[in-house]
Amino acid sequence: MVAFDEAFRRQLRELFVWRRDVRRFRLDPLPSGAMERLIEIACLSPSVGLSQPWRFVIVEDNTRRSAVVEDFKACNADALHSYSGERAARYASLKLAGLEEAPGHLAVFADKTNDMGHRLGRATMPETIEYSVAAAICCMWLAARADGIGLGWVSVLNPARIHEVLEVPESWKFIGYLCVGYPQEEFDRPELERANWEHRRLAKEFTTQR
Ligand SMILES: Cc1cc2c(cc1C)N(C[C@H](O)[C@H](O)[C@H](O)COP(=O)(O)O)c1[nH]c(=O)[nH]c(=O)c1N2
Repeated sequence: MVAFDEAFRRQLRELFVWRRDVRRFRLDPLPSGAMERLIEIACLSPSVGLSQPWRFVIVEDNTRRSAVVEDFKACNADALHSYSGERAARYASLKLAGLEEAPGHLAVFADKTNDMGHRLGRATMPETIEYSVAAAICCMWLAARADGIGLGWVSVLNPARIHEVLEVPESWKFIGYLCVGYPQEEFDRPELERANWEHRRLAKEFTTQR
């Protein structure tokens, strides 16, 4: 049996507070094996029926990386057009990906045809496959921060284009594209909060009783 003491719990809470979505990376490379170690942690995550539906693609090829950057630019320009006035100006000033600087690129998919788990838990809720992969990304996010590594989740992308660029099976659903590297700075507040886009609210605002 492993027991966790008060000091550990305090530190764990600090880890939650200091985990950030990182878009501003230093250029130094990740140590050898760092990405693989994060993927190992992700594989310890909960998954519906123990289906482990996550599929990880470490993107190293520069042509593919550049294609992802181009797709992000196109999607981000489209997103900007959906805003107007002061909100548009504010959106334009946000940095929403560190794709060009991050030494590590990791695309994450959910394999919807995966037979592991023998469909347990997903007959009425097939979307639990995608939830499982999102849960794995969150575990990896925290583990990365504990190692001083920053992770940035990029979703301003066209999933069909990502499939094309990475040549992955049709049955894989795109869940997220992660930039991985060392953050330029550490913060205890989200970048979107510091940029005055949105602010974190208290748990009681999301909680009701029945
Ligand atoms: C599913 C999903 C998708 C995205 C994100 C997150 C998640 C969970 N986030 C990061 C998001 O903006 C960030 O988590 C919040 O602003 C809170 O900040 P911290 O993560 O606490 O730093 C994110 N950030 C960004 O700059 N570009 C993006 O495309 C996305 N996409």
